[in-house]
Amino acid sequence: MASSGPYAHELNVALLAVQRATLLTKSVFHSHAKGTLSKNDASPVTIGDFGAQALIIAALQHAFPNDQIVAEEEAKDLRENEQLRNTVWDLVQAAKLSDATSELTLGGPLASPDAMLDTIDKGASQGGRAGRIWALDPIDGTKGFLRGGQYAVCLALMVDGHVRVGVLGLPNLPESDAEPLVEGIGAEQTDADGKGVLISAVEGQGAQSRALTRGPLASPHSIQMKPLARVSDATFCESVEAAHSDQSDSARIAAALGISKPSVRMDSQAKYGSIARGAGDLYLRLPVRKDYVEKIWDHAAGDLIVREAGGEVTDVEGKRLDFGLGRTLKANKGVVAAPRGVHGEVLGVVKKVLSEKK
Ligand SMILES: Nc1ncnc2c1ncn2[C@@H]1O[C@H](COP(=O)(O)OS(=O)(=O)O)[C@@H](OP(=O)(O)O)[C@H]1O
Ligand SMILES: [Mg+2]
Ligand SMILES: [Mg+2]
Ligand SMILES: [Mg+2]
Repeated sequence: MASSGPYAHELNVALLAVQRATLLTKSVFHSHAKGTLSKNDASPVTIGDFGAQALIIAALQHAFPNDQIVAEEEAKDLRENEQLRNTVWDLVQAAKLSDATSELTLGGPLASPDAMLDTIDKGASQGGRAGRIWALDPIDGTKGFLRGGQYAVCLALMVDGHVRVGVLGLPNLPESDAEPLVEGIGAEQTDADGKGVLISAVEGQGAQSRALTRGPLASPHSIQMKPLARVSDATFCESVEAAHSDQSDSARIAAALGISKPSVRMDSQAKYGSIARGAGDLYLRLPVRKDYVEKIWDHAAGDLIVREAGGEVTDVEGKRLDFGLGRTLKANKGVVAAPRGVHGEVLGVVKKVLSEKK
């Protein structure tokens, strides 16, 4: 159900578009052939990433034809590989929501394989601080997706450099907020149809979660971060991939905060979604390489969702993430996300531990 108020239409379109694309990714997740390619930076991309990007951009272009889009993938590999292109085209054609009203909102099916390629390449905006720009990560945590772990379909609307709407499709998270945080997929194992959640936020309106469905959107409930009396009681999450976040620094920071529970390693923006609904408390992303610059699509939706659920999100120096500088977060290093009441204390320890390394 669409609510009223600022950005109600944007939220409704974003939720439906992410839901439809998440269903496409689920069909790939449960098949053996994921059509994996290696990109220039040696990171993987799959037919699921291409298909989800095509579907979401098509919906955005139908509903908001004047908006810009910053998306992770490009169609080059599909233009050069007919078989791969046909596989993605089959997936895109098969991904439909069950009700006609939702499909109408998203503009219905794509016209042709060529239109699909052009649509994927509409995500090449350079971003910036002016106007309405969507940030799209069609599959975040592609390595998790391939490993059978967590992944997320991530979409956010920025207006004049600030994130106003954020949606995460999280097909492998349990529907219940109360489910304990676990590495990989929990006991409530995903299936080809049900399970999974859509977590969303609109600036100034709080954060919500709802079950992922095939039809009209399920009704939402609001989510909040867990009240945390003492930081030493916290559960923190971090990347599975040690190349993405320094796991020995995070262990030192946890020890300095008096945290004895081991970290929960989880792929993708499922980390932001989990702490926003009180399954886990802190998310630390600690730079491994000095030259790596974070991408806006890896953080835009999660940043807003955590802040709207009662958290604070900064980089490791205490600066807010700046989404208005282009396709990357070039002014920021790493991420520290925590409940508002303890963020200052956590940040102080992060700064101290990282400065002792120098
Ligand atoms: N070196 C380095 N440092 C930091 N981050 C990097 C690095 N390399 C890649 N990436 C980005 O990490 C995204 C995956 O997110 P996570 O690290 O949270 O999950 S995971 O542990 O990798 O599964 C991943 O997003 P996807 O490509 O969408 O999967 C990358 O954009
Ligand atoms: Mg990638
Ligand atoms: Mg990503
Ligand atoms: Mg991705």
